[in-house]
Amino acid sequence: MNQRTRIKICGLREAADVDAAVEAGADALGLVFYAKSVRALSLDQACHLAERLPPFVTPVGLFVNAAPAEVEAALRAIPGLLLQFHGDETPGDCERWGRPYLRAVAVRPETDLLDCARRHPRAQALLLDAPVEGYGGGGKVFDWSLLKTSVPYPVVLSGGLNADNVADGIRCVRPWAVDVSSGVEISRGVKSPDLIRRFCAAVHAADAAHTR
Ligand SMILES: O=C(O)c1ccccc1NCC(=O)[C@H](O)[C@H](O)COP(=O)(O)O
Repeated sequence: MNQRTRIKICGLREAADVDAAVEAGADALGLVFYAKSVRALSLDQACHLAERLPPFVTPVGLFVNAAPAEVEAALRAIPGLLLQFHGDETPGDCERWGRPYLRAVAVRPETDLLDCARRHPRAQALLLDAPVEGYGGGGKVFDWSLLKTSVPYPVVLSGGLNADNVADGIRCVRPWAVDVSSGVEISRGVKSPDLIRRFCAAVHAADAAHTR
């Protein structure tokens, strides 16, 4: 089946970057609710960015060991928010909201993806990321050849992607979606509309080139 690769751009902070991502064909935009991140947003800032999204572009709220009240406030304030858990949350922490969510997994040689999938039966997807110092957004690629297990629902390929390597990632992993943050930044935490456009164009070109 020919299947286009969905695109998530993570860690947006500026309206111009949101608009560029939407125009370039992004399917989902990540809003970071983790105060220690250079990409962190207040709820107010996140609401203003989410209000710019047209139908069928999904706002994704990224949390790292957040207090339940913080998740609840974001769910109340941003209609259609998809949750992404990127910390040490248990399956119970992720599922208590009764809402679709993405579970980030740092892929190491010993990572058992099937076990992760079994522990998160209600996750929409596993978001496969590189192990980094801290929790994510580190711009590091993990060893894609570790992905020998197929999981019973979609995966999002993440970690160190950019316009130059995303086609290889799509060919090797055949993910449902790709996710990028550092690879569309001109300096840490500062997105570039031009790099966002280049990344999306590279995904579209990879899809056009591959029989999937
Ligand atoms: O973006 C952050 O600063 C961040 C902080 C803490 C946990 C996760 C974070 N980002 C998660 C993402 O979804 C990133 O897009 C993903 O880790 C890939 O990042 P990158 O390797 O920089 O493309």
